[in-house]
Amino acid sequence: MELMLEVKSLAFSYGNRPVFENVSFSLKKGEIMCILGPNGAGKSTLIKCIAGILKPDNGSIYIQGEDTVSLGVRGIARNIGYVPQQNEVVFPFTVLDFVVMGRAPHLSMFASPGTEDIKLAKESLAMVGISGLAERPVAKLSGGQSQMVLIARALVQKPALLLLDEPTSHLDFGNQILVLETVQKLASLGMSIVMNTHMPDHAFLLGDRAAALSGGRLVAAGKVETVVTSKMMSSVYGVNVAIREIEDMKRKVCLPLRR
Ligand SMILES: Nc1ncnc2c1ncn2[C@@H]1O[C@H](COP(=O)(O)OP(=O)(O)OP(=O)(O)O)[C@@H](O)[C@H]1O
Repeated sequence: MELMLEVKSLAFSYGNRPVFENVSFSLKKGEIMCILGPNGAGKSTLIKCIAGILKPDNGSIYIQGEDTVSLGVRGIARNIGYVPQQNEVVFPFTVLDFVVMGRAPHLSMFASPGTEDIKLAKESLAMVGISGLAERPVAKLSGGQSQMVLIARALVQKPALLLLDEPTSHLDFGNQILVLETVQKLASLGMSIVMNTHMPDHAFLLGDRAAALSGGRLVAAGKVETVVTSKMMSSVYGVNVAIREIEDMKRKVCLPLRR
């Protein structure tokens, strides 16, 4: 299968404070990779490096074989959709206007969005099931609705790779399931996804693969089962997870999906 993302020996510091080093992993087309790790491990920083928002000290990132350095900021934005860890979305725009703004990387300088951009924005809203919110001011959305709008705004870029930074962390259970279902659907349509999460059970439900970041290193990477049950993970979270518990996790999280 075609390689979508390759991260090679990545290192990043804030000033003289190292966050991680020697981080390497790859992702194939249509795969979901969940990055696990405790608070402050560097998950958001890693995703921001891949999105081109932060410049790594060392290492390389390739999207479909192309070095992101040569793609440049606009090229990265055309290929990668980034959904930040959610803050309040308070802009004086409607949902449709806000999502149309996600087309910026595809527009020439100073050009206004055209009918095709608006069509794509409406398709993105439909894809995440929120067409009915198109004319709602973004400042008047619930947390769950805002999260879906942020995902729609990333999708309108038509990215090959979607980066999601803890998209379920502030949501109630029903909205967590909605987000997980949406992520699953996008992967089934061929999109590659990297998702930060604190929740090993969410990684199980979704992830083809997982990686665990801790103490400035990628301490485990591979199949979700292998990563979550690894000795490294038990030392990160202070608990041992057995395969039996994984089956329980899956059952618990999957039950609401059978409504
Ligand atoms: N802009 C910044 N300047 C300096 N240090 C920062 C900055 N942003 C984050 N850090 C520090 O870098 C480390 C990694 O932070 P990061 O937000 O990437 O971790 P995380 O794994 O995403 O955490 P969480 O799960 O709590 O969101 C933390 O120690 C944090 O305090």
